[in-house]
Amino acid sequence: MNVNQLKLIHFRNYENTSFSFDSNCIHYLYGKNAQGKTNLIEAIYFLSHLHSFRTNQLSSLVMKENESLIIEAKVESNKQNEHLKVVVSHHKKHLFRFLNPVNKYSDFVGIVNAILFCPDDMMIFSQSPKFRRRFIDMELIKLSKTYTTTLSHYQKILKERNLALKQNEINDALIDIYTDQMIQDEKIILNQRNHFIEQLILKAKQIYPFFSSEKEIIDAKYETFVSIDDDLEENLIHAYQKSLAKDKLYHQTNLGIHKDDIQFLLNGSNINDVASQGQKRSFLLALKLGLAQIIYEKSHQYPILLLDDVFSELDDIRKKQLIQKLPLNMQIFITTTEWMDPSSFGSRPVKFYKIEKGSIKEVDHGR
Ligand SMILES: Nc1ncnc2c1ncn2[C@@H]1O[C@H](COP(=O)(O)OP(=O)(O)OP(=O)(O)O)[C@@H](O)[C@H]1O
Repeated sequence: MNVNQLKLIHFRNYENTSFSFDSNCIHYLYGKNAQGKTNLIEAIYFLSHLHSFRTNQLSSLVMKENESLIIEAKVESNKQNEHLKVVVSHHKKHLFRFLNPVNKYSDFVGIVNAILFCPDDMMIFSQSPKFRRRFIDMELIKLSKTYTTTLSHYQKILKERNLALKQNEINDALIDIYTDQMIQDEKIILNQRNHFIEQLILKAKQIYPFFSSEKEIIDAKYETFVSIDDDLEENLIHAYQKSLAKDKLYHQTNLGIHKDDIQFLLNGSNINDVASQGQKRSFLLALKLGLAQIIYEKSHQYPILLLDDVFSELDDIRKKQLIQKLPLNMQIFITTTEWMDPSSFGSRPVKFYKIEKGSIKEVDHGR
């Protein structure tokens, strides 16, 4: 998958700028602080996810003193050309594919599949379980339509069950119906989430040694309230029967996949308790590259990889190891404040761009 052309109008500090990018090439975006490097990859991320990784405020993305923004892109996906356009105006997103309006977000999300690594991502290890669940959901939503519909159905039923539990006179028959529907959804969601984490950590385990000189063992476990085995349905029924009295007492659903978590382990201990910043960064990079591999196996094409400020805190050896580990047929954007010697990229296709005050200029390898 490749973004071959990108046009930004009134996006952050880009007034009206067009970019051309090469397929399966590393784009090395360098420049001083606060020039627009992250803004550029934020625009590509927005095309993929329809939200930013830095803000929930759509208005922050619109260039100051303007009312709307446009992100327009020509994309190549599985050898097909796509023309995508997002207009943000008055806090609303308007989507277009080949200039025809797209009404459902789910018909747009995932046409561009981009994976991001940014320093704030490391908070995934220390933040509340909600953020780790969001990480799985975001990826599975792009990978599986069944997952998307099942998850939103589950969320709707959970709300209704909680509402029913809040009534003065609780209708037991209604609670039973909701519980049964939740169990059917949870069977699908739990199997998909658990399988995803198992696959992801398997890939990450193969990649992690490239970033680590020590013999460390990484692992990840999906944590839920039942065991995920051949008797999953029975296990769920039993768990909800046991918790019914408590649910009625507290007027809410105390069990469910809305409370699950992922545990990340380094040498058998929770990563937060033992890992250095460098180890966390390496773990996360291994997860992100593992994710790219899973997407490749499922969709037969690599996603676009956005590496924001990935090189800080990595020594020269690790930087080179990272470059070697990047899949060859993948379009990659790297932002950094440092110039890097072109020889570090070996024979890989790489283009260098200098970003300055919202403008982008291709520079030759000799600067
Ligand atoms: N809505 C906006 N309108 C105009 N300018 C904006 C807007 N939002 C951010 N900016 C400007 O964008 C610049 C920051 O760009 P960006 O976050 O891409 O920096 P960067 O080049 O990645 O820097 P660093 O290396 O420090 O991460 C700042 O100058 C900021 O004032």
